[in-house]
Amino acid sequence: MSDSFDYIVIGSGSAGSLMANRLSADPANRVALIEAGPSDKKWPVNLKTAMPVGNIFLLPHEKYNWKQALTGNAAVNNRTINFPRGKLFGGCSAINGGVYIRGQKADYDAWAKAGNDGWAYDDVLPAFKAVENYAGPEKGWHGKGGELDVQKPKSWNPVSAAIVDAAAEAGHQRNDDFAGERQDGFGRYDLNQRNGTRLSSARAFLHPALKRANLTVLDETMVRRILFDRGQAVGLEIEKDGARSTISARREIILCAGATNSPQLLMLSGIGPQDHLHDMGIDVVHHLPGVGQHLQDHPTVHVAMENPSAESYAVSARVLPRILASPLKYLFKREGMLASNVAEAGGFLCTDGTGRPDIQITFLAGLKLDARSVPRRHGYMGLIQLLRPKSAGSVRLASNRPEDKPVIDPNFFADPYDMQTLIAGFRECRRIFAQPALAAMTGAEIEPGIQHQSDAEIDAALRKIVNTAYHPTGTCKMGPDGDRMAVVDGRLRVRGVSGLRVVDASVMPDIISGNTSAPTMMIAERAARFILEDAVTSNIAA
Ligand SMILES: Cc1cc2nc3c(=O)[nH]c(=O)nc-3n(C[C@H](O)[C@H](O)[C@H](O)COP(=O)(O)OP(=O)(O)OC[C@H]3O[C@@H](n4cnc5c(N)ncnc54)[C@H](O)[C@@H]3O)c2cc1C
Repeated sequence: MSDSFDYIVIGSGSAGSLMANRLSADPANRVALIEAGPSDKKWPVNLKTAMPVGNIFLLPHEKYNWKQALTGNAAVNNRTINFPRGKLFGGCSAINGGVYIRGQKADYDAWAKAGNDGWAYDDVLPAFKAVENYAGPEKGWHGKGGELDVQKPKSWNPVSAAIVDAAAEAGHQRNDDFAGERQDGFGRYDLNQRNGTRLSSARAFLHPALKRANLTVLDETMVRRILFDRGQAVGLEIEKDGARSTISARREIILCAGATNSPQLLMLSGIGPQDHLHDMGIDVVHHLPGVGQHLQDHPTVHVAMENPSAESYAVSARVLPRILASPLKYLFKREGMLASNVAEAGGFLCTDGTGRPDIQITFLAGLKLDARSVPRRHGYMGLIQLLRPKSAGSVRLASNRPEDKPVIDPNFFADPYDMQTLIAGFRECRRIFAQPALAAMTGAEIEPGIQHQSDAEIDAALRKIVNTAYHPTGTCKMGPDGDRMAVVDGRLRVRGVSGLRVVDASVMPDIISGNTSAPTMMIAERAARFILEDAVTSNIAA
C-alpha cells in the first residue's frame, strides 16, 4: 500500500467534515479525508457554496451532484423522482436548504427505548450544544461558541412574514425556536448561516482544519472499495484522474458517504445481504442483512399558489430593478434575494390529536417545484412533509461496479397511514393559505389545483406530485445486539468486522421529526468522541 494513516474518513459531508476536524485536532493522529467531489475553496464554487441561493447553480451539474434517482412504482404514478446528493466539500450541506432543525425529544427517547443505550435526548443534547454557535439569547438547550453558526435569515421576504401571520390566524402558535420546549407552531426558521452566507459543514468544520499538517485531504478522489484482512478493515481502493491506488489505515476507517452511498460502498466491499451480494458477483466478507434496508425519508407534497402582487422571489421582468440591485445588496449588506435560502419560514403541527407534531410545513417564498429550479413566475409554496413515515424502502446495487448508481426504492405510501396523514397536513396548508393575512398576495392554486377536493381526489393528485425532502436515513441503522437488521452498534462500529464505523445519516434507527443535517452533525460529534475514547482504551490495553 502506498500511504498509511491512523484514520481515514470517507466523505466530507455534514458528518465527514466534522469528523475530520475532531480526529485531526490532536497532531499525533495522522488523518486522511477522501472526497469524491471537488473542493469548495476554488472560484467560482467558493461563491456558489457561500451564497445561500447558490445551490441552484451547483445542482444542475454532475460534477457537484451525484444525481441519483428514486425508482417509481404505481404508488407514485410510476414517476422516477430526482434525488440530488451533494458531491463536493460539505456534501449535501453545501447544496441544501440550510434549515437548522434538531427533531423532537421523543425521537431520541424512542431510539434509546428501542435498545440504543446512550442515545436518549438527554444523552445527545450536549453534542448538539457543543457543535452550535446560537445567535439568539442564552437558553439551556442552545450552545454558544461551537463552529456551526445558527442564525435567523438576514433576508425576510414579505410573503414569508405574511404566511406566518396567516398560520397564526388559522390558530397555530407562533414559534421562533423549534429546538425549544415546544416544536409545534410556525415562525422563522433558524439557519446554518453566518452573516447572510451559507455555513456548510465544510465551511464550519473543514476549512479551519485544512492548514493542519496531520490532515491530508484528497478531493476528486473516489473510494471504490474498503479492503479487509481477516475481517479487519485495513485500507481503501481509491481512484483519482482515472488512476487507481490503495491507502491503508492503522486504526480505523470511518464511512461518512451518506445514506445512499454508505450502504452502496459497504455492499461493494462485501458487507451486506449475502444473497444480493452473490447476485452481484461480490465475495461476501460478512453477511449483514440490514445494509441498504430501512430507507426512510420524509415524503413531501406541496400546495403552490400564484402571487399576483409579485413580492415573492422570481426572475421576472416585473421585478427587474430588484433583480439588478440584488448583487450589490448581497455584496455590501448580505441581504436580498441572493442571501435568501427561499425556505425562510415554516413550522410543525399535529394532525392526530396526540399533541406530538406529525407534519412539518416548509414555506417557500418562491415557486421552486424542485431543489434546482429557478422560479420565473411569482408564487409561493407550502412543502408538506410527513415526519414519521411508516413505509420504508431500500438501497440496492445495480451492479458490482462503483461507477453505477445504486437502485433507490423509497417505497412511498406502502403503509396507508402515510397518505392519510399527508392529506390531513395538505388540507391544513390550504387552510393557512386561505387566511386574510395572505389575501392581497394570493391568486389561484397552481398545483395540485383546487379541483381536487375529496380525499380520493387529493390522494390521486398527491401521488402525481409527491417528492422527497432529500432526507434519506436508516440504511445502515444502529441497533442493539438482538436486532438482526442492525448494521452498527451503539458506538457506530460495523457489526461483524473490526476497524470500521459508519457515521452519517444512514445510522439513524428511525428518522427524526425534522431536517436531518444538524442531527447528522450531532451523530458525528458523538462518534468522534467514541473513536478517540476507544483509541485511549486500546493504547492502555496494548
Ligand atoms: C437539496 C437538499 C436540501 C436539503 N435541505 C436540508 C435543510 O434545509 N436542512 C437540513 O437539515 N437538511 C437538509 N437536507 C438533508 C441534509 O443535507 C442531509 O441529511 C445531510 O447533509 C446528510 O449528511 P451526511 O454526512 O450523511 O451525507 P452527505 O452530506 O451527503 O455527505 C456524503 C459525502 O460523501 C461523499 N462520497 C460519497 N460516496 C463517496 C465515495 N465513494 N468516495 C468518496 N466520497 C464519497 C459525497 O460526495 C459527500 O460529500 C437537504 C438535502 C438536499 C440534497
